[in-house]
Amino acid sequence: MTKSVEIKDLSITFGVGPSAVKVLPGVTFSVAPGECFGLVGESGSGKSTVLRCVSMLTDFWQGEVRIDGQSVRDLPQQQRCRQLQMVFQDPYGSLHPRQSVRTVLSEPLRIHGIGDREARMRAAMVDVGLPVDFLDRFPHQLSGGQRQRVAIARALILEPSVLLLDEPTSALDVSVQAEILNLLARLREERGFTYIMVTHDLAVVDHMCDRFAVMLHGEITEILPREAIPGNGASHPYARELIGASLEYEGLM
Ligand SMILES: Nc1ncnc2c1ncn2[C@@H]1O[C@H](COP(=O)(O)OP(=O)(O)OP(=O)(O)O)[C@@H](O)[C@H]1O
Repeated sequence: MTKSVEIKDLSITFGVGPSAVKVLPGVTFSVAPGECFGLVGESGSGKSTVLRCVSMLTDFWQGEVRIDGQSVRDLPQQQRCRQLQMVFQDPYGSLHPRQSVRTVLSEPLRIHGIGDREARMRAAMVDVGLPVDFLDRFPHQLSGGQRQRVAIARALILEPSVLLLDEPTSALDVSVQAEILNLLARLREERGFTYIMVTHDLAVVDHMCDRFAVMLHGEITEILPREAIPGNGASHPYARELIGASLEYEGLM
C-alpha cells in the first residue's frame, strides 16, 4: 500500500558560508494513510522544520517528500493545498485580526473555485464544534480554544488528506487542550486523516499517536510505537531519557 507521507533523506541548511548550519542532516520516515505520527524531541531539534519542509513553507531542502506517492515538489501549489494543510501552535498569530471567520473560511474556497461556499462553511463550523453564527465574529471575539477551532476549520475546508499539526494545543489552557485533542482525534476517526504532529508532550503522543519519532539535533534517534511509552521501551539513550523524564513527571514511575 502506498504510504500517505514518505520522507527520505530530508536535509536542510540555513545560512551560507561559514555561518551555514545543517539543521536536518537527513531525516527518513513514512506515515501510513490514517496514521497519527508524532515528532518529539528537545527544543531546536528540528521538529517544526520537518513540517515546514513537508508543507513547502520552506522549500530549499534536499531529499524526497512524497504525499500519496507524488513528490510535493511536483505538485502545483493549489493541488498541494488540497492534499496537505497545516495547523500552527499559536491561534492568535495564525488568524488575521481584521478578518472575520467567514473571510478566513471563504478565502480558500474562493481561491480554489469551490462553490456552495455558505453550506461548506456552515458544515465546517459544525465539524469543529462552533456555533454557525460565529462566522460573523472576528478573532478578538473568540477564546483561544475557539480560535484554534477556526484554524482547524480552515485546514479542513479544502478536505485535505494530510494535516500537519505543529504543537496545536501548547498555546492553550490545559482544560482547552484536551477539548482540541479530542476534536482532532474525532476528526481523524471520522475522516481518516493522516496526521503528523509535533509536540513537546509525551502525554499528547500517548493520547493521539500510533507511532512517534524522537528527534535530537535534527536526526531521528528512534521511531517507536505509542505502546513503548508506559514501560519505556526505547533503546536509544536519549529516547529512553526523554520518556523516563516524562513518566517521572506524570508520576507513572
Ligand atoms: N529560518 C531559519 N534560519 C535559521 N535557522 C533556523 C531557521 N528556522 C529554524 N532554524 C533553526 O533550526 C533549528 C530547528 O528549529 P525548529 O523550529 O525546527 O526546532 P523545534 O524542534 O521545532 O523546536 P521547538 O520545539 O522549540 O519549536 C533551530 O536551531 C533553529 O534555530
